[in-house]
Amino acid sequence: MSHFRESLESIVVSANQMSQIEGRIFEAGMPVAALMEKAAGIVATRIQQLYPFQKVSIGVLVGPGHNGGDALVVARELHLQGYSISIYQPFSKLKELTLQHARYTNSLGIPHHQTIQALQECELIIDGLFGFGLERSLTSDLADAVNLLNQWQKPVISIDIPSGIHTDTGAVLGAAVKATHTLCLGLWKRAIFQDTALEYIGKAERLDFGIPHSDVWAILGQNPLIQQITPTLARSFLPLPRPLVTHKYKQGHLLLICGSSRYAGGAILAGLGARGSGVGMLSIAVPTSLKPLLVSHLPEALIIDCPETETGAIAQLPSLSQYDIIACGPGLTQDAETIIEQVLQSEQPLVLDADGLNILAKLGISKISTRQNPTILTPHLGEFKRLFPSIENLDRISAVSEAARQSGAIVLFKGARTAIAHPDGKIWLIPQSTPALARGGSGDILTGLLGGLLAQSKQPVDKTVAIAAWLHSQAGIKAAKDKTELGVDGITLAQYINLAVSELL
Ligand SMILES: NC(=O)C1=CN([C@@H]2O[C@H](COP(=O)(O)OP(=O)(O)OC[C@H]3O[C@@H](n4cnc5c(N)ncnc54)[C@H](O)[C@@H]3O)[C@@H](O)[C@H]2O)[C@H](O)CC1
Ligand SMILES: [K+]
Repeated sequence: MSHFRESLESIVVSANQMSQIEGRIFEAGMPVAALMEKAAGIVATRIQQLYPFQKVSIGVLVGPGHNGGDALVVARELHLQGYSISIYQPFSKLKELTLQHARYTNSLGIPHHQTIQALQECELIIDGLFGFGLERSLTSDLADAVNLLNQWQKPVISIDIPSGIHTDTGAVLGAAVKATHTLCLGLWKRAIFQDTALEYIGKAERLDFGIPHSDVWAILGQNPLIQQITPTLARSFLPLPRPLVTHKYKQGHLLLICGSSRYAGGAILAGLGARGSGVGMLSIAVPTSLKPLLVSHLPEALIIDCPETETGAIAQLPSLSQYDIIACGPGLTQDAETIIEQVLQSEQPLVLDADGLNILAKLGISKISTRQNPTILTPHLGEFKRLFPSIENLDRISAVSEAARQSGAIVLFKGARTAIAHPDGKIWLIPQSTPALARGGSGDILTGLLGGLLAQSKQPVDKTVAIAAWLHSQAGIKAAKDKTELGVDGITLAQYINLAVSELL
């Protein structure tokens, strides 16, 4: 049972999939009104937990569809519990079930208003204008009302999704309600994981209202394409516990290729990220002049001094055959082109980041298509655009999926909500992060951490990439909690990786 509960928690659906799942439930005989009553009843209960004082006056926004119907059920229940309710209902044409609920809330004496101004004195707003049925931009009148509401800066609880946000792309269609809480019904929707929607969603919670698992699997298949990383999944993807009898080379040997005389710090930070992964053996190839610095920061690592160019970049690499994984890029500068050509020939799984990606963009992404082992690319938005200039006008989840399909690489697209795509279509989403990580050096930590986990892992590569991104975010969140959002420099972040692991176990 708990396995099932967990498995629904990781599921992320599109509007179309949600409506197909719902369609199966209705077809099997569940009355639409009964399902609405159930879902909205759970919303009403949750709102009472969040705002237990019946003195609160509540404004309820009611749209034309079943999201509006949910809102009316919530309005009715809270009214019956003694809360003071005012309804904003800008549409005169409502879906039949919603209309019936509106007739009843009217008969109870709850005021229904056609202007948002009537809700100005309310202390809490419940938003049921649109759910997953939003299909076009808000008309200008409604957009004006929503913008005015946002200016009031009141606490707002959105039912299912903030109205005005596209359920799949997370785009704002004209205007959108800025919620402090979003109570997502039944299954997580894609928009919850889209950067564009984040400032509208507030704190997101999923309310389970008893969707039969068989209906979910019938629509999504047993191995759903899009999943978020939950703590349970994270735990199962970690290279733990270690076997009782083992030795350092059995716990993976990572080669980091990084640094230049211009960017020495990138090599140190990538090394610290790898340290946080617990990798058995760490070798770091750097330009020869950097060796003493690296030895002093990372005494446990084997530092390989490479000949350097006149500009202080790595000019030539040693043989690559003895390593389990190669991670390459932080601090290289664009002068390290010849070594990127060389690592692309390597037989091992390869992580490319930072200047590794910029050089690959110059060489052409097709260079990786002949590689026999997985290539993992870890771009932020700027690097992504350079690597995949033809991918335009797509939301981030669709964009990363397309990038993986085009390139044949596993692509980790960094952002406020990092998304990881496998060329076979699988997508992993990282549900939380912190703006504290928007800081030079945090990407270098991720590269080292990722390389170190890959070197040890027996899991499929995409799962290890996902757990690395998840641990990186969690470490950032924990560090920011202790040190504030201004206190998460790379060295601090690396020290929190282990805390993120230990809290998981
Ligand atoms: N998930 C479930 O199993 C349940 C979901 N419930 C709730 O139902 C909504 C989805 O309801 P639906 O009626 O399909 O869609 P909406 O309420 O989002 O509204 C669609 C409605 O609005 C019209 N419309 C669309 N865009 C616009 C626009 N820009 N301007 C004006 N009108 C627009 C469209 O034509 C439709 O008439 C889901 O989110 C849940 O809240 C159930 O109550 C319980 C089970
Ligand atoms: K809504």
